[in-house]
Amino acid sequence: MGKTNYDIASVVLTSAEWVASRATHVSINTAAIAKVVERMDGEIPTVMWDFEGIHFFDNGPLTAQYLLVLDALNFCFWPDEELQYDHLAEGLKNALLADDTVLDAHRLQSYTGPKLRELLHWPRNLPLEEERARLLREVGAELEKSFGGKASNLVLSAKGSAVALLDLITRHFPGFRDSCVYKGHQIFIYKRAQIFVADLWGAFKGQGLGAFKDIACITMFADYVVPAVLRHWGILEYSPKLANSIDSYQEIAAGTEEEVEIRACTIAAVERLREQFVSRTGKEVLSVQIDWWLWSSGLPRALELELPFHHTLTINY
Ligand SMILES: Nc1nc2c(c(CN[C@H]3C=C[C@H](O)[C@@H]3O)cn2[C@@H]2O[C@H](COP(=O)(O)O)[C@@H](O)[C@H]2O)c(=O)[nH]1
Repeated sequence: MGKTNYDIASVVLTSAEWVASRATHVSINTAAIAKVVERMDGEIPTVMWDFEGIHFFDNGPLTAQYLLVLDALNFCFWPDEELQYDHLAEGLKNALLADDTVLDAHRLQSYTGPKLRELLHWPRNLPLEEERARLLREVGAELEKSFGGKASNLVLSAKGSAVALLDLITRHFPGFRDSCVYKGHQIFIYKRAQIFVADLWGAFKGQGLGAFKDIACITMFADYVVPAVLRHWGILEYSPKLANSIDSYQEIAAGTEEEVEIRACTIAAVERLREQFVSRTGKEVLSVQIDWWLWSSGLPRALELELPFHHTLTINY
């Protein structure tokens, strides 16, 4: 019996398909995917990382530190109607420009909710504020213990492999272990761990600390924006009960069948869209590139059309 190729990124896709094939609250409309691929007319708009101009970038190790902290906190903005991802990205960037030691490992270990709020100049409690502070302290402690305090050492330990970096992140930092149990099976999503790899790849344009020979293994990032876009396009279809919950902004609890099915079917649907695009056009495209296109074009559209996001209190997305 040959050794099964256990690689951490393939477990995400395997998990997503396992859920999609048993889902009862969410289904994937393959015909709708074909229609979207046709509409794309062989092109995927190129989305440059940091097209918004909100991220810190110095082409050096401090950028890796910034991105690890950013993606340690990159979740659950919706409970505060004014809070967006941009506030986090730009808040951390401005704090770093004002004092380039604010994200040092020993400093990260001292953050409390109020100190993080002050760092970001946010005028009131952040959603899940104490969890965010706890996750910062976790990152600071583990960086100090295992990587000389530097996220760049964590990245260099992966020797240019995205899969190896995902493995290192999920082994060393419990806060990034985005997995759950669905119908008795462990399901892996790893959204923030994967988005950290993609942010490095995007920020460094695939060079230096962003050079990953296997970046194609990274899946889309199961957040709460892309599912709303896919549902709007008819690619994700929800049961009447689930649709009603989401349309009336009822919270969907983390770990429920409904929440897991939304996230897993989103990953599976984007993978199928990618495969259909490749087979139709013969052009290679990465799930990361499709994700950035869906997220960056979908987000303003979702806000403009007031597409309802699903609301889950979670540290995972
Ligand atoms: N699938 C996916 N989800 C993403 C991102 C990004 C930012 N990626 C950077 C990469 C290139 C650009 O330069 C972007 O700046 C954030 N999110 C998620 O969205 C939600 C925030 O929404 P709102 O509350 O409206 O700000 C929240 O769950 C957050 O985790 C992405 O790329 N893909």
